[in-house]
Amino acid sequence: MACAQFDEVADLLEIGQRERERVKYPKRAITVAVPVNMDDGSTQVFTGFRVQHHLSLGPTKGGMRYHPDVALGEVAALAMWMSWKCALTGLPYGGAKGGVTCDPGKMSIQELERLTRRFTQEIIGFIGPQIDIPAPDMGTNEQTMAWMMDTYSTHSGYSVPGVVTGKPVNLGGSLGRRESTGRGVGFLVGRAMEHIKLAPENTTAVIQGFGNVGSVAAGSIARFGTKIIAVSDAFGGIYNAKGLDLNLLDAHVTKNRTVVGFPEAEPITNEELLLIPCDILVPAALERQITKDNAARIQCRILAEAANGPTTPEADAIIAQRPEIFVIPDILCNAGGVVVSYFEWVQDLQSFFWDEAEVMGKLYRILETAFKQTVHTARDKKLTMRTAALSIGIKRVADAKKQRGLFP
Ligand SMILES: NC(=O)C1=CN([C@@H]2O[C@H](COP(=O)(O)OP(=O)(O)OC[C@H]3O[C@@H](n4cnc5c(N)ncnc54)[C@H](OP(=O)(O)O)[C@@H]3O)[C@@H](O)[C@H]2O)C=CC1
Ligand SMILES: O=C(O)CCC(=O)C(=O)O
Repeated sequence: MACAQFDEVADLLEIGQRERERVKYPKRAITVAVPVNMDDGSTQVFTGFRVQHHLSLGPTKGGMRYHPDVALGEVAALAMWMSWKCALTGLPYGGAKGGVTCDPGKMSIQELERLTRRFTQEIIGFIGPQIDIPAPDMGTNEQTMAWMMDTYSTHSGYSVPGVVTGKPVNLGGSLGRRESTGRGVGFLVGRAMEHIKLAPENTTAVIQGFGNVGSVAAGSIARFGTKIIAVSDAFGGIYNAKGLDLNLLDAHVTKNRTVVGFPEAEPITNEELLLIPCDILVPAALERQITKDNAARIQCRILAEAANGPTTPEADAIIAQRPEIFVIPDILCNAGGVVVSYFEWVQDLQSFFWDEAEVMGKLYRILETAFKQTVHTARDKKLTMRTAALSIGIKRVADAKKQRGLFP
């Protein structure tokens, strides 16, 4: 998917063969074996990955994913998308992504700590505040980042908070980072509603995935007066046409670790959820959820791609023929997370910390600029929102390669 998107935009921008070849291949791809002593006394060897897409604009940046489907190809695609996302928002980074093939839901906290520390140890020479800076993604969180930072710092002999972002505020994390991706989604949904002149009163939203991003996005979108009528997680979904009470739902999820079983809502599958008529559809879980099989049947006015890569290129072609749907493409829609990660890294390097209002104000200014640039590019060049966003990001990276020249 990532390569198909790149080729389309490279043709459009008439990127020369030299830059095209250099941008297409990840600079570094590391695969490591991660042996872990399990609680039952056995030893299990997990596979870990880190892919750094390009180094032309600064260190590389991107999340670490713990999920059973993590594989080298997936991580490489996610790293490439990180590059375009960072370039679209003007951050001084190349893209990276990493992860471990595992099921964190089936592991104890002690097993997860041993896994994280050993994984960090295995990639320790390839990360660092000036090299590559991991952050949370699916299946990882502030605690994971704290263990990574501690393992790296122990190795260095002093505290190195800038080696990861998305860590606890007490350890040098940034205020607002935990909420930043979901709040960014909310901010951009608000801008999209203004853009297509959709009055927020009486609007409805459906959200697939109720983890860090999905749950915060739900709260942010609800602030416009939008009713959240359906949400889901890996166990299934729930639906109530009158709207879900998010406070009660949060309490239910804290207690049960799933949205399933929430009273006053009917159960639905993840597949059915995507087809519910609504104003705002927010995929906030895995890639490839909107495909050629369901793209013609989704019924929304705004498709806000909080997840990375939720729409396949075949589905994209179908949605491009449906002008009633305004797409906020993933590299724009979920960029709030990496933007505040950038702020966290800057604060760590300076040992000078900002209040939350300063963080959020700066975040919304960057998202506003990226939104406007994407909308104007789409309008002026008659492109879809995705192609417009990708073309801005890809051009910045290709220009950087060209300006720096090629080492003989
Ligand atoms: N965290 C961040 O800052 C950023 C995240 N993203 C992207 O946002 C998406 C979500 O990440 P994040 O919220 O951090 O991850 P989390 O692990 O916090 O949450 C993931 C959510 O997706 C659900 N899920 C997993 N598998 C499925 C499935 N097959 N069908 C439906 N739901 C499923 C999970 O359910 P369960 O809990 O039951 O497993 C959980 O509710 C990912 O695509 C990620 O790459 C993008 C930018 C930044
Ligand atoms: O915060 C970061 O560095 C990266 C977040 C991320 O993984 C993403 O935007 O997909």
